[in-house]
Amino acid sequence: MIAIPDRSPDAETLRKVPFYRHLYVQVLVAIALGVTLGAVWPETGAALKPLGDGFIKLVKMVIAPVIFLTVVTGIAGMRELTAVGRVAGKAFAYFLFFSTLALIVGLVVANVVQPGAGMNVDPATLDSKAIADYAHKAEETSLIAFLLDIIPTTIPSALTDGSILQTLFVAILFGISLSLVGKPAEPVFDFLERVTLVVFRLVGILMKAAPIGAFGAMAFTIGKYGIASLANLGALVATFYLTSLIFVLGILGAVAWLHGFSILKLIAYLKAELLLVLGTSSSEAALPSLIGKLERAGCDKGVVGLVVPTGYSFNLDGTNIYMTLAALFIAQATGIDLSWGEQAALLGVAMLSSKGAAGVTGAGFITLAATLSIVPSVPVAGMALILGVDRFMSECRSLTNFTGNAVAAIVVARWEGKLDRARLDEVLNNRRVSDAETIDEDDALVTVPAA
Ligand SMILES: O=C(O)C[C@H](O)C(=O)O
Repeated sequence: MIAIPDRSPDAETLRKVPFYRHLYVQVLVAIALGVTLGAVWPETGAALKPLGDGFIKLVKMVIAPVIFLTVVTGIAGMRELTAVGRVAGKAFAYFLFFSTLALIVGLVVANVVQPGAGMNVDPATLDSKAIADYAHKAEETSLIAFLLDIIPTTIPSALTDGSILQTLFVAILFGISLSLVGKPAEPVFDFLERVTLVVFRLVGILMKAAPIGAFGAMAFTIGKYGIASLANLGALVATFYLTSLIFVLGILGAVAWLHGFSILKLIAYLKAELLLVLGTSSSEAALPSLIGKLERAGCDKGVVGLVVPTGYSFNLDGTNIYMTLAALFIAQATGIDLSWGEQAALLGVAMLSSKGAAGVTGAGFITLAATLSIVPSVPVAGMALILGVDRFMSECRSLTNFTGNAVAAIVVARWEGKLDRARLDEVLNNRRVSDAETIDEDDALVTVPAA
């Protein structure tokens, strides 16, 4: 196994770095500029969409290699192969529990707060054409099609088509094969570890463009949808943000505390990524960076490689809270009184359909369309009501999804005995700081996993 140099700066070095060279400061300033520009010159703001899209494309370009290399080298580095099945089993148990809990939280909050009550909207007056496209896309995502889609046409196509689950599938098989071949395959393993160095260095370079992406995406959001659009559906948006905040700080916070780390410190450690997710409204925008940072925080490479990419399909806490909350909001706004049985049916369908969601902007909306097309009690046309604020809802979905997956990876690593506690403490308590992507060209390596 090659030794990967640990080049993270210590706290002393970092203190000498001017504040404006930290990535999170740059992204924060970019978001503020984007909001201002979108509010003052909406047309110019809306026209800046390509900046955000371009950055997302840059990140998507490296997602498949990052997942492939992390999973292959992670699995091949695990001493026993049964560990792969064990990690997967633990991850799925975690995903099932917390994503179901998120759906229940959305359902309970909607019943208590009743954000859509008293709106008296007649579903027949809604523009059902506006969501026909979403409903159509949703129809294409049946369970069987979703499962079959995990198998790629060819091994290389898994890496070139940009599908996270296909890449993961091929990487797991390749990692297991590499491990079974053993000694004769060691040069392949060493080679892949060296390629990992290069790819993470590339990620570091790409992240320098994050402020531009966040600026363009934010200017577009505010320019196109306007802050005013929030006012009409303020109760729904505010309920969703508050519920997600309570979920993250309360539920995930308790999980973190039980496992010996602080959710607030984790959030502080991942602040640059979270701001980027907020700006681009896509949790995938920070996926490669999350993988690198979790490894640097002492989580085993194999565990991170297995948990994070699968979590991006199966553990979307924000999307799940949104699904039940938004479905009940539509029912309340259109005057439909759902019985407990109908709510239970909604929950059951959402449990399945939410598993096909993704970390790209708008994915949660399509997943909701899929759910409502199956559940007869809530009209799909009612989604036209919330289409205008979806971008703002998407931001909250992605932030919650991202945090949920970061917590899941640390917890599963701990369950598996593959968490370096001392390192996690060091990193979260700022004694070793790896949030220094912008210090200089060389320090782009900070996202490289520790040896
Ligand atoms: O990015 C995500 O995790 C979710 C996405 O933004 C969405 O709109 O559902």
